[in-house]
Amino acid sequence: MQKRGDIVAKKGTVTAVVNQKGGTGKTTTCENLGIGLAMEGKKVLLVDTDPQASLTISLGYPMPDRISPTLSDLMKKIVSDQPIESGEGILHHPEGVDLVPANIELAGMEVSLVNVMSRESVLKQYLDSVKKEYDFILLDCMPSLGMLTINALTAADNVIIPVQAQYLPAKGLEQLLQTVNKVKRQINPKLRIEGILLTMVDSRTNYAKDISALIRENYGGKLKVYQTDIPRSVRAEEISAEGKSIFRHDPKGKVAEAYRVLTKEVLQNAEKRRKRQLEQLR
Ligand SMILES: Nc1ncnc2c1ncn2[C@@H]1O[C@H](COP(=O)(O)OP(=O)(O)OP(=O)(O)O)[C@@H](O)[C@H]1O
Repeated sequence: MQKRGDIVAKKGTVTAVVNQKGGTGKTTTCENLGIGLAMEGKKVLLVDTDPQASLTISLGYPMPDRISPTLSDLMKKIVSDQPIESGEGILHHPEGVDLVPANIELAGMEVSLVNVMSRESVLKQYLDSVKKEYDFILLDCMPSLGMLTINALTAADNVIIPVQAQYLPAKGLEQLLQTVNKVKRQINPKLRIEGILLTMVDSRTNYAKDISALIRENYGGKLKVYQTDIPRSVRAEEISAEGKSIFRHDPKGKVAEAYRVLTKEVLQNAEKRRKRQLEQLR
């Protein structure tokens, strides 16, 4: 149950950007929505929860294996009850976001969680200690429904699901929704699906609209599809090698514009939710 003080103080909203299918635009969305929110004056922490470290690399740290400490070190400290110093392991990106980086050691960490007490909530315990510093915390999830993704869902208030429009994975989506619902029932009752984001849309033809309609038909209005969808563009593909956001790489392009509009939509939804929660507490 959220407390009034938390809502008024806008204690950091944690969003897991998740889809167990690979290459659906999770990392690109985390990076550009995160930087979009920072450009709107919000304090943002991005957390790379994927041992592939795509988010870390994409933000301009091309050799994540040389970074220390990373998320796996912080999680190890939580597991062994060691103190974490303020700001420890948090990098400050020139575009105004903070980053907890990852590297391949996180894969070993995931395996070792099997023997840990409260293994689903190690990430949550870490984030609870830094949450008050941020308005938004975005978690870039790995393409699997393993223990790191369960940790992300346990720590999250809500979930954004990027879906590559032309490969609507009806079955995959079903499995993901089941996992989200299971975590919600068993561990994290406040978890909500914020919305499905259509990514790499080839053109604003009827196709994207058909997919949105199909999702609504199949999931009976329970799942919101963001009004904004992200167009496909080679300029978006280039950013991971550039180490900067689409706003710096191609500020006037269609993908930058789409992430700008998505940022506004996310902020409006957050504000509506905040008002609703405050009304409920009256
Ligand atoms: N709007 C876009 N237009 C064109 N290419 C894109 C777009 N968004 C992402 N890509 C490219 O698609 C690929 C997958 O994107 P991304 O890494 O964001 O997906 P992901 O879901 O995080 O992948 P993984 O599951 O491997 O973590 C990358 O090569 C990325 O550069």
